[in-house]
Amino acid sequence: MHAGKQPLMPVAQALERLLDSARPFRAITEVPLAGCQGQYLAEPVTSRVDVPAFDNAAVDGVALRYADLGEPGLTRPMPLRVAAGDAPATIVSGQVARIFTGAPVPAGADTVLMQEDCEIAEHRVRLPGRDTVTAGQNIRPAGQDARHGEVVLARGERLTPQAVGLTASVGIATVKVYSPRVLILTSGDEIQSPEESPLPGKIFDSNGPLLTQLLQQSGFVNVHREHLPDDPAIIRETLNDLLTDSAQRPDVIISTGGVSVGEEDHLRAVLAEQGELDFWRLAIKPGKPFTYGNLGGIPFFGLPGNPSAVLVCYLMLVLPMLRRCCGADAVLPTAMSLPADFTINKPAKRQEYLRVRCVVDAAQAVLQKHPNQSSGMLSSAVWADGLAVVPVGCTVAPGDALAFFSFSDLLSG
Ligand SMILES: Nc1nc2c(c(=O)[nH]1)N[C@H]1C(S)=C(S)[C@@H](COP(=O)(O)OP(=O)(O)OC[C@H]3O[C@@H](n4cnc5c(N)ncnc54)[C@H](O)[C@@H]3O)O[C@H]1N2
Ligand code: MOO
Repeated sequence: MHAGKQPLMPVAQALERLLDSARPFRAITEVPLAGCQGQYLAEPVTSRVDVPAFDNAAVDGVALRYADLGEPGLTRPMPLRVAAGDAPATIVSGQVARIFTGAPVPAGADTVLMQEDCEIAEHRVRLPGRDTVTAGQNIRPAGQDARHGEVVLARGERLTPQAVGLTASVGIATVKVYSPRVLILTSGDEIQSPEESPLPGKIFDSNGPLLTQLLQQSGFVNVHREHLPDDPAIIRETLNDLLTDSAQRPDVIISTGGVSVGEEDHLRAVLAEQGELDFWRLAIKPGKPFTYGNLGGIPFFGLPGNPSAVLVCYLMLVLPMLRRCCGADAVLPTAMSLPADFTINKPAKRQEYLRVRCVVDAAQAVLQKHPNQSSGMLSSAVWADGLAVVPVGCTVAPGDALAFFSFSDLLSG
């Protein structure tokens, strides 16, 4: 059988096989909180303290014992003033303490009143009636956010800004994160750098910068790039050098181009000869020649050369696998189900990922499709907010519900 006639593997099956083969990355680095954002925790974060460390006031006002309240207008002495940062103090029955937001509630007090509900004089306060107050109100109890010794973030959690804030709040200043060395291999004699003047027959490398940004925005910052010409001998030699030099040896390789069926698709041929191909050719559009295997034990993703195929394959297949290797359970966001505002009459032969925009029309969000879905172009991917999925064999009529993944959801994972 001609290679091109092999049946295409469904996307769901490819993803399942990728995830099954995922092994935790061995590369782990300890980084300060300032340098960890968006990365994946290789070790859980355990709280060093109770947060808050003590019962404290949620408002500016007065602290007292609930039982000391009575009829409206009762006046009590206020001998104590506690502000945030003051050491814990004590009041006795019948006394009231002036208190400010964040200050420790004095021992002996069990309730805090807002100053707007009291009449505060220098050392005395006129109180509202007990029936308008709830015992314990306006107190943030010790340990409500985290307990000393509690795991507040598990291995595999992504260090979102909120997670970084929580980590700092429990007294942790450095975290261990997965830091796989990712090697991007662009390929092809037609590729030149955007820094150079345009040469006849050449195109500028967009996949290298695209993949670098995709990786960095999804938490993989240890990214390196090499370019391979269309010369099997040089490809062999470069790959051999990269794999044998321990300082350069990557933990993951992502290539672009050279994996289709053409005589000039040398990368796939070298990979087939030197590595182990797990699968090749998926029922995905764009991205059919997506290849996965390992080279010298290193996971190897062979993406097609077309830039929008790179985008789709990275978001839907590579990134979920990288996340699983970082211990993440949820590797893809939940898709939204939104109605299409367009028609596709021809049943999809491959599961299609359309570049779409989500617009609100008569108070209803609908999906609009970019008119040009060529996998060779990126302007439609910039125009789009995300990807709508058309399963194999399906057509689309206006109003049909489609699964929609926004780019921001896909990247924030
Ligand atoms: N006879 C067939 N031809 C093709 C088939 C097929 O099934 N039978 N599949 C098509 C599909 S679908 C795709 S996708 C492409 C993918 O081919 P390759 O992965 O081998 O990629 P190349 O041919 O090397 O490149 C495709 C395209 O992308 C451009 N490119 C490559 N690298 C970059 C880069 N770094 N930055 C920007 N653009 C890049 C390259 O110049 C080509 O135009 O194969 C179809 N053919
Ligand atoms: O699958 Mo290819 O990526 O359509 O152009």
